[in-house]
Amino acid sequence: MKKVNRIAVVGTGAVGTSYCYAMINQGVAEELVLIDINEAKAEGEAMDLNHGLPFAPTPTRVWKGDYSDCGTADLVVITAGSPQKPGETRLDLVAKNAKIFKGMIKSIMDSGFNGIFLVASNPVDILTYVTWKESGLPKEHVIGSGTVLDSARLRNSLSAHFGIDPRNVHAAIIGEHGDTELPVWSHTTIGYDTIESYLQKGTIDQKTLDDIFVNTRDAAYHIIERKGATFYGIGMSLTRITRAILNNENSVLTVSAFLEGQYGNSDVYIGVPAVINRQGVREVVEIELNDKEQEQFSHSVKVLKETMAPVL
Ligand SMILES: NC(=O)C1=CN([C@@H]2O[C@H](COP(=O)(O)OP(=O)(O)OC[C@H]3O[C@@H](n4cnc5c(N)ncnc54)[C@H](O)[C@@H]3O)[C@@H](O)[C@H]2O)C=CC1
Ligand SMILES: CC(=O)C(=O)O
Repeated sequence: MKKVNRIAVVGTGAVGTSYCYAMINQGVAEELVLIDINEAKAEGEAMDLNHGLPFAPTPTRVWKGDYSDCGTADLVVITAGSPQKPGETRLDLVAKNAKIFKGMIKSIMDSGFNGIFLVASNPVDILTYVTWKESGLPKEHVIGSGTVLDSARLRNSLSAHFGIDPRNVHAAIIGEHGDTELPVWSHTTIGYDTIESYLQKGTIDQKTLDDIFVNTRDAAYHIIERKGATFYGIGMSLTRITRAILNNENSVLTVSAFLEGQYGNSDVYIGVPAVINRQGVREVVEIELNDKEQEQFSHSVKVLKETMAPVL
């Protein structure tokens, strides 16, 4: 009999439950185990999600579990930890969330887990590194959501400007999922035409592009000011990464992946294009950056390393 896909979701707050909701509605997994330090919350969320199953495209078994359920999981998705308060940066969360992670990863590994980790909690690049270090799993089996959400935000804004379906907008944000991230304009295409060509034709100007990037970079702050948290966008981004893994898609997504010399940097998890399949990160895709992009990328690495050093 075919083995069922089991996904354990650790952290059933706004992000974890938005992910579960998207997963059920897209019919991606056969089993979703919900785990949270607040057991009543995990149980209540499992009950509520179960009541939607008659309307889902495929069956999913959903229940409140504990760390022992991770032992046979294919994927453990971590969304536990503190979110930003208005005015806080993602990096401000590093000390408290790294501490939570160290205990949590140990409990997951004690279950015998030997699958793939997908991390979303912030600061995501640093917590992905902590997950890799603490778990002892191969680097390919530890993935952060990285700048998948930021790239989606950028594609959405460009789509609105050009009146082109976002699925035909190829644009990437790389670097830290945070204030030092950068757009890769040199590799952006909209309906097969390059940004450079649109700039020459006057369909867009540099100031508008700069504004689109700043709005993308700061989108989380704008949403947190208005509704206190972001969760639907990341829920769907995590679902997209999960599909790439479970369906062995070899999709290129800007996840947080471990660098070993790519982009001139090593020993860091950071948002870069990578091929994602059933093995996790098959390879980091090294696109040619222009001098400004390379400089901004290396600055982003430096900020991550400086922030990470005290918590490792
Ligand atoms: N990577 C990305 O693009 C995004 C990341 N996030 C991050 O996701 C994280 C979660 O955000 P929300 O869901 O809004 O927060 P939330 O406060 O709604 O949920 C967090 C959950 O984690 C649980 N938790 C805390 N400590 C735990 C532990 N030791 N073991 C198990 N569960 C524990 C809490 O009980 C709570 O249910 C935050 O760090 C936030 O910054 C949020 C949006 C986007
Ligand atoms: C909170 C966060 O990381 C985001 O929405 O991008």
